[in-house]
Amino acid sequence: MNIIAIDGPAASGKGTITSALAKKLDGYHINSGSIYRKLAVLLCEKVEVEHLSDIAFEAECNNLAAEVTHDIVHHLSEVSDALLYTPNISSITSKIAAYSSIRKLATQVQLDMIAMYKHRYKFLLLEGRDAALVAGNSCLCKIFITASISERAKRRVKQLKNSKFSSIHESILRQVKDRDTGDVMRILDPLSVSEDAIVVDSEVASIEEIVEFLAAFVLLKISAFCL
Ligand SMILES: Nc1ncnc2c1ncn2[C@@H]1O[C@H](COP(=O)(O)OP(=O)(O)OP(=O)(O)O)[C@@H](O)[C@H]1O
Ligand SMILES: Nc1ccn([C@@H]2O[C@H](COP(=O)(O)O)[C@@H](O)[C@H]2O)c(=O)n1
Repeated sequence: MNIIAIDGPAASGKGTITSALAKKLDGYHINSGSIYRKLAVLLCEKVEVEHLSDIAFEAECNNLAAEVTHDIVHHLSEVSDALLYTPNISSITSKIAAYSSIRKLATQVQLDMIAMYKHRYKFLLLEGRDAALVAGNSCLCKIFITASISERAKRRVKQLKNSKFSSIHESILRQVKDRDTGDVMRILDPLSVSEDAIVVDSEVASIEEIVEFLAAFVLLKISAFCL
């Protein structure tokens, strides 16, 4: 099985690059961010989280994780994508991602998906904040996509421009900084660069050039394994 782990901070371009790379390699893209986001949607369907204390919020996360045990992949596939990228769900997602019950559940979903798709696809591309950790030793290669915070905020503003959500540069910059802080400072599985990862600065080349480069890198890795 060939797992490619792709990590990186918010708006670094990892989702766009992973999706294009999966297409190019005929692989399957597992987007772990959307798993966390769907868990946030399920939590919001169950309880009004806005006024909960931190202790009550954590207890609700634990309850959710205890309830969603059977056929989790199927359960999450039924959650609609409609709300996943709203600012409210984005911020609740970052909050729930700090709790161990939620992280265990999301990791289990990723491992179940790997087991489910590994015989159907030559490559599985696991994208997120801790993909290198989840994939562990079974990884063919680890990639970390990055870009400066100002560039990432600029990209997010552009993405939001045509939506009904706020796209004021200062407020987006603050949101990106807050997500970076939450992801990097989290006690459990914080975002970090694995020592054996290749780091790609997505500011120095176009999406197409990066995808070309990464596809060549992956195929080189495969041929090195076959020697
Ligand atoms: N050179 C580049 N490489 C990758 N993405 C780029 C590049 N230039 C512009 N972008 C754009 O940056 C935006 C952010 O990318 P994307 O949504 O893939 O980031 P992400 O890292 O998956 O973010 P998040 O984790 O917050 O979901 C996209 O609109 C993408 O088209
Ligand atoms: N492996 C992961 C993936 C995501 N998270 C958390 O979810 C948030 C949303 O992720 P997106 O990639 O969809 O933007 C992200 O900010 C993280 O807090 C995670 O912890 N681990």
